[in-house]
Amino acid sequence: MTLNVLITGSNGQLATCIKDLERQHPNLSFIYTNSSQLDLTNQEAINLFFETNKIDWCINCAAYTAVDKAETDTEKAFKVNEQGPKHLALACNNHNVKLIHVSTDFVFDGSKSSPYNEEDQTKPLGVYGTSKLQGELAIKDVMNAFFIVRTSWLYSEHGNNFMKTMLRLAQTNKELNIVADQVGTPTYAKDLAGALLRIITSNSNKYGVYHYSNEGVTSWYDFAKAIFDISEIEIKVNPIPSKEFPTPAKRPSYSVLDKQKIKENLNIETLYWRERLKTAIKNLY
Ligand SMILES: NC(=O)C1=CN([C@@H]2O[C@H](COP(=O)(O)OP(=O)(O)OC[C@H]3O[C@@H](n4cnc5c(N)ncnc54)[C@H](OP(=O)(O)O)[C@@H]3O)[C@@H](O)[C@H]2O)C=CC1
Ligand SMILES: Cc1cn([C@H]2C[C@H](O)[C@@H](COP(=O)(O)OP(=O)(O)O[C@H]3O[C@@H](C)C(=O)[C@@H](O)[C@H]3O)O2)c(=O)[nH]c1=O
Ligand SMILES: [Mg+2]
Repeated sequence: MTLNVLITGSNGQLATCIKDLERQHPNLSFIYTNSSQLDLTNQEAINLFFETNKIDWCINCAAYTAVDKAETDTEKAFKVNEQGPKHLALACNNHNVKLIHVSTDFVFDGSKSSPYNEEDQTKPLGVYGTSKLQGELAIKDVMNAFFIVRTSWLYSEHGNNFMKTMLRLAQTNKELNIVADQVGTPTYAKDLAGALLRIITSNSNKYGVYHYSNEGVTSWYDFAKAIFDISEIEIKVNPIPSKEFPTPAKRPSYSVLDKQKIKENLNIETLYWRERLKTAIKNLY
């Protein structure tokens, strides 16, 4: 049986990674919609879309992801990250569509020093994290058949991300200063894409909130060093404290996610971040 899967935000990084994996899933038929074809903030458009298309699953890859810009573009961030998932959840609920929604490690304040599990208290530090948390709550409010997958530090050969920023900055800078006191786990977006598709093909009804990232722990500084080491780029990278790199949004100092639940309930494996970075860099060139 073929399952119809709606992908929102199809021009973004994660959606493009899903496209890359399409061939591995002959039993899934994908409907890709970008922000002009299906605007999540437009409830009528969403309702109409669900009425006129036969959909079994929806993976919501659409979001407002500009963490610093969200601090001033607050209304837009909430429209996309809170109202958007709410509109989708209502339509999914009305049409018996299962929803996979992607959320973020930035729902946590970083005050822990051991990996965050799904039950840990949320306390976002900025507008982006707050709007993403509100999106989670809106989904939980209106439906049951959802998977909310929180992930962290996505990068890939597609879209905008830290890996590509570093490689770009290395072309015009002899030296870079990178924060060393924010610790988390980079995640190859293609691995997340694979995990999300596995949720669909496993046909599990163990709905709820899950944490997924690559394995291991690092800082943005060490991540940058690894990007340059693997790419064989010689550049001086200086570790700095966050206070020497002021940004509009405050970010958690620790946001490693505990992946036990997704491994046990959904049989999804997690791979070590540095190995996945090697693969991503190979795929980039
Ligand atoms: N990137 C990261 O490091 C992390 C991301 N996440 C989460 O993962 C998910 C995917 O992120 P990623 O692929 O990197 O993000 P991107 O920013 O690459 O993609 C998001 C897409 O959403 C689209 N979009 C924005 N507003 C709307 C709207 N109103 N209606 C429909 N589409 C819209 C954007 O389109 P347009 O450009 O046209 O506005 C863009 O193509 C998001 O939920 C994000 O919060 C979680 C942890 C880390
Ligand atoms: C470019 C640059 C950044 N930094 C710092 C700023 C910041 O603290 C850290 C990462 O920078 P970025 O702006 O690329 O990362 P940011 O966009 O904040 O990444 C976050 O995006 C959202 C969408 C998420 O959900 C999170 O999981 C996380 O991936 O590196 C430096 O220290 N030096 C630099 O030269
Ligand atoms: Mg960013």
